[in-house]
Amino acid sequence: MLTQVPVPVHRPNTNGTVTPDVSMDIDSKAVTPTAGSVKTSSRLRRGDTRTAVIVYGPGQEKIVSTFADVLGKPFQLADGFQGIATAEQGLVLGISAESARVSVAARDRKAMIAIHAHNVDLGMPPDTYLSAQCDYEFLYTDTLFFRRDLARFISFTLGQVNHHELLMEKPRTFFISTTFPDVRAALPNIEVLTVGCDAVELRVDLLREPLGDGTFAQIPSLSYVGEQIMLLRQRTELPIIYTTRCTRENGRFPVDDPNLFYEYLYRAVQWGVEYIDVEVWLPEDIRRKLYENRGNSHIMSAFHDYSGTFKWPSAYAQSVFVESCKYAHIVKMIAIINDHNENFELEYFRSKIRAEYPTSPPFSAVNMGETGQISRTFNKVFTPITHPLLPIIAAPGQMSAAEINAALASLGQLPKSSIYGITTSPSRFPVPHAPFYEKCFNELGLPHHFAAVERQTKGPLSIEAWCNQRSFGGAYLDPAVSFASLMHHSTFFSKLNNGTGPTLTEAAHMIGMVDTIVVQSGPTSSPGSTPSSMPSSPNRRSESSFSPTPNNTHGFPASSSLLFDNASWRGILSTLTRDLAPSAYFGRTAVVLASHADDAASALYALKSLRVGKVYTVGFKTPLALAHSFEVEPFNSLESLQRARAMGDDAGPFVLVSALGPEKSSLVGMLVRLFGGARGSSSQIRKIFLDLADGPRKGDPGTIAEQCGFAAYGVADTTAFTTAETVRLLVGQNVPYSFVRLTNGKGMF
Ligand SMILES: O=C1C[C@@](O)(C(=O)O)C[C@@H](O)[C@@H]1O
Repeated sequence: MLTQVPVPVHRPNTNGTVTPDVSMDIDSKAVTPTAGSVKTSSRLRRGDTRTAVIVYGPGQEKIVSTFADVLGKPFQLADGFQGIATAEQGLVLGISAESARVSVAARDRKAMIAIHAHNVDLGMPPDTYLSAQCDYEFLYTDTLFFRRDLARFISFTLGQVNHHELLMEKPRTFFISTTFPDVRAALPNIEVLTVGCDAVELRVDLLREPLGDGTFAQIPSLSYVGEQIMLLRQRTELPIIYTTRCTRENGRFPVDDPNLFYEYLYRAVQWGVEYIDVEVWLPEDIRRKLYENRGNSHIMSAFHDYSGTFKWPSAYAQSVFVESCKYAHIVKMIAIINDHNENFELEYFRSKIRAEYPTSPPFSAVNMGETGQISRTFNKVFTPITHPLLPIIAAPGQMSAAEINAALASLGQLPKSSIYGITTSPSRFPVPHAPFYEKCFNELGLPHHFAAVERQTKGPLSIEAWCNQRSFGGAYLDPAVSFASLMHHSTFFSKLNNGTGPTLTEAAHMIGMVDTIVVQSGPTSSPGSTPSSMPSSPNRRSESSFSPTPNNTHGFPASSSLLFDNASWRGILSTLTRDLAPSAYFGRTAVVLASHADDAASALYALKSLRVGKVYTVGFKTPLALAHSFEVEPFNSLESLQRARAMGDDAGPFVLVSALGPEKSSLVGMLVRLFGGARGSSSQIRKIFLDLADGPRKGDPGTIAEQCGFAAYGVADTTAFTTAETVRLLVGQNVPYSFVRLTNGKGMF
């Protein structure tokens, strides 16, 4: 009998080479969370530190400079792979495809990582020898979206970001199985299609490549698939699941050709696809080889049984599970059942394997067909979903996110909650938030209510009155409120958690400002875990209907607790890393401007998570909790400014963040000019400017920054990312950044 699950050992990481995996996340290094606080983590890593060598096509040298820009490094063109050593680590190197062909096979794989960049507009397929020889392949077109796609590709393939860890901490995750024959059909609606999704599955086997004579290829060519992946990735920030479902399991890939699976699946690793679906029937050597050469992709083992004879309470089911665990980060098992009771058998199986194999990979299992639908509401890990806008469902019985949530609500698993936007004055919002939240709840089939309410700015804050209700489901605070003011004279907050008070995330603790109040059911999470963001649970049943005014007669249940968090720093972090790899900031210098430490703290925490080395401050005193995160130097004289300005690119300011109000825009513009025109700077490295000012102003520092060679971002970007994060914290659902931008009427990007 098989009982011992071999837990995946983390074997060589990036296409055969073990590289140092230094964590960039100094949250984990420096601070001991206070009692009652939970750790926050950006999950950023320094990743692969080998020299990035970009192989470019004829006339395509420019792509090398774009790679360099994204990595925040200078670049050079080289004649070939020979002679490249680790000394070049500070550079991005470019080699023409023609020269690369001669030397790529003999390169020193420990010293460099070879990326084949191919402009799809020049024709497909790319040079097949280079595709096969290089570690990774980046397919691009000259579009608006390409830079963002490149940042995502390089951050992922170099191992600097890790979606998987964050996703597996969510109480529930969904992925949409797209069934389009051509992904282009999905793109106009991609924002709406992916609301509530944590990943998008591309059913490669369902793609239909036209052959020009009115017929379609039996299976799509790699070049067609590569282009489809590129198109999808340019338009969604969600991780992609790459699936080649076989003919025996309701797919179109030939079950009699396992090597074909290897060829297609390994190419997906080279394209930097986040999740690779590997069917468990494939010969073990193929599954092992894929697992060993997975780069930074995660393997999702897949098993489908369409026979109608599969039984969850069987030795066979257990042996499939055990076999699946061997080479997987997620195990997926899906079967056709005949009787409703088999859903409960699946739940028993789920709890049994959790108890017997506690260290096994996360388990995703559902039953197919109408009889199996309830199991799709029980499953919590990567539940496959559909959407009414898809041409066909990917499997019998598939449901949409809205249908699953509605079913959970009717089963009492998702009680109706009141969610508040607590502001100081409605005019702060250029765009009203209530319609946005209502739209989200509607799209997601959530039963919650949202209300924007005003709090007092003087005297007692009265925030606790909104929280102390039975139906309270969480709130965001705009502007954020300091933890000290929230607790001041608040008997309600101090009495929570048997008198220990609300739980603070590490971010909220260090920033000192709270902008999100999350309801947690049951006992408080222990430090070390991230906050559970499931807003509701069976023990938080709410009979009370939505109340636009605080209703203290049915107070906040003693069995629940509150978590104080800060979402703004993540909004800032996501903005800073939208077009840049996180490592671009590593050890660099920043300038932060604010009139008060409270306004600067979220930005400082984001810079800390990016491991910025030094921060020059203007207009505020660095909060004590953050002062040890980097070297701090206040600009307190003209001389100190001049000194910083005179530094070369490595030590001089790389990123400027202004949290000053719009009335100070001329001062901000002046500083931007000063550092944009820094003496001794090589024009190769593009600096970053982020303006957090909101509202009308005279002169736009962002425009000045762009004229001075910065890449400039504004508060609209940060707000959209922060809103997406807030929704995730409050209702546990993922809403894409592009959906937030679209719904707020600002155009998509
Ligand atoms: O593995 C799965 C699950 C699925 O078969 C379902 O039952 O929903 C749908 C497929 O697209 C996906 O690859």
